[in-house]
Amino acid sequence: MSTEEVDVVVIGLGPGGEDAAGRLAQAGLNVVGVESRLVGGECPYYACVPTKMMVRAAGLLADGRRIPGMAGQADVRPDWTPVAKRIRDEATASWDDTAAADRLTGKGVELVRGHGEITAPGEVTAAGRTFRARRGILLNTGTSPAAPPIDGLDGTPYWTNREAVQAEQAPGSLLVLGGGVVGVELAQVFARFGTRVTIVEAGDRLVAAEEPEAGELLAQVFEREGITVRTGAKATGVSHDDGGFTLHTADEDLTGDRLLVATGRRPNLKGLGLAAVGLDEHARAVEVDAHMRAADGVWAIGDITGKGAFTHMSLYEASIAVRAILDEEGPAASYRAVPRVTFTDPEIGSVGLTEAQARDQNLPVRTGTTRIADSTRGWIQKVDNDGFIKLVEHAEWGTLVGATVMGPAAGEILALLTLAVHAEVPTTTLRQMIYAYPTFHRAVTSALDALTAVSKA
Ligand SMILES: Cc1cc2nc3c(=O)[nH]c(=O)nc-3n(C[C@H](O)[C@H](O)[C@H](O)COP(=O)(O)OP(=O)(O)OC[C@H]3O[C@@H](n4cnc5c(N)ncnc54)[C@H](O)[C@@H]3O)c2cc1C
Ligand SMILES: NC(=O)c1ccc[n+]([C@@H]2O[C@H](COP(=O)([O-])OP(=O)(O)OC[C@H]3O[C@@H](n4cnc5c(N)ncnc54)[C@H](O)[C@@H]3O)[C@@H](O)[C@H]2O)c1
Repeated sequence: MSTEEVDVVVIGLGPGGEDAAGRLAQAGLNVVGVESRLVGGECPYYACVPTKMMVRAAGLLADGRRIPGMAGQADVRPDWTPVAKRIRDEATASWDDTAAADRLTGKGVELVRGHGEITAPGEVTAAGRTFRARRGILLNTGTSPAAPPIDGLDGTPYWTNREAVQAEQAPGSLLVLGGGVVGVELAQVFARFGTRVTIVEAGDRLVAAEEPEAGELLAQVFEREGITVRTGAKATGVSHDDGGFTLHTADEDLTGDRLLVATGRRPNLKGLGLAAVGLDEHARAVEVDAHMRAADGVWAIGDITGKGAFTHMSLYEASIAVRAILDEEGPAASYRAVPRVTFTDPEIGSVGLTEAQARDQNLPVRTGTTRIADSTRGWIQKVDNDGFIKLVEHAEWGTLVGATVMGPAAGEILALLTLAVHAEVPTTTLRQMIYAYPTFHRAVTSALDALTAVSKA
């Protein structure tokens, strides 16, 4: 088999890999992009985009149900058909990536469909062809849903996010295993479409990566919406028959027509040939330096770097890797101000460190919290005004190292706090700023007022 000489081989075309391959080709390099499934990765076909279409539809139903007592009467009758159709037609073209593939090849990238494997330093084999990458190899292989080793689970037709977004109907009842981001977003969506939903979370709260206040409030909102939340509940077994699923826990048996397993992800490193470049395919993540370099002539970006499994991180790291591969100067990666938004209602937006993370780092921490309902806009909002803003300040530097906003439009309000953490804006400057009245973001002023001296942990 002859070896084909190219400049760069990108293995895995998630959001970052697709973007990087296109940019490198447009910079004049000879680029091969290897993709085993769909160009664009998880986000456009099974994750961010279709799930946010679901969230949008579910939000409309919730708004309709908020009309009585506020604006008249509404007869809200959910129908999943337009949601399924929108995901099929507008988001995913029936899970066909022709448009994305054409866009990529239009930029000059050669698309090779198949599983890519590093077969020697600087060498990638895919679809029976071998490429020698003169400049290097860029890895963007992402993650796959990970199912826990629970008795009886294997071999049952359980859902992961991939099946959930392809649902043609909202099920009558749904068990959700895992109360992380995937679990809570999808639980609320289906509940609002009339599905009886039970969440089973092994940890002691929902969305454990967030401030504890967020998980506690979300559980309250969910219970109010009729979602059953079981925390500290470990599944000991699963059974499945024509009637659906039964999830056995130490305390009870829970039933559902469908079971969504949302217990985290595993990086797609197996069979990638990492050993050929001195890396470990069994690792939780590919270690990278501040310019995304994982080994000599190998760069890695996206979920597999373990720096935050979000599309914006994949794209951020792609831009750094592109510069490095092109030998251009540029800032090193910084993870101080990574924003994240959980698209529940209320939304949970956060940036930087939680209070616990800041204390674990032994930082001198001050926190300030305010309730959205106590702000003028929150009071005007009346229904659907659950939420809070929590600021985490480095008491000596006088800058924010983290912040959480939970409430209506939290992901948008977060932008202001992301800027503050990113640019290390002194809290004195934030206090001097003028905040439009009566906005939700004006509640930041009350959180700033509430920053109180707390000694080192
Ligand atoms: C349900 C859900 C909702 C989400 N919602 C959001 C959201 O709202 N906002 C957000 O920022 N993030 C969200 N995420 C996370 C987001 O989807 C990922 O962070 C994002 O897709 C970036 O991943 P990535 O770049 O690492 O690659 P991925 O998107 O995982 O793509 C990797 C690609 O590599 C391919 N591949 C793997 N191995 C090989 C190989 N050996 N050879 C060839 N190809 C290979 C795969 O087929 C895949 O196409 C969500 C995730 C889930 C599961
Ligand atoms: N809006 C967004 O940006 C968005 C949305 C969805 C996913 N994502 C990304 O995808 C990643 C993966 O999301 P996820 O929800 O799959 O994982 P996760 O790690 O966020 O949550 C998994 C949850 O499952 C629980 N769990 C694990 N094993 C269990 C068991 N046996 N029984 C019961 N509970 C169990 C864990 O305690 C945890 O709370 C997220 O961390 C995030 O980076 C982002």
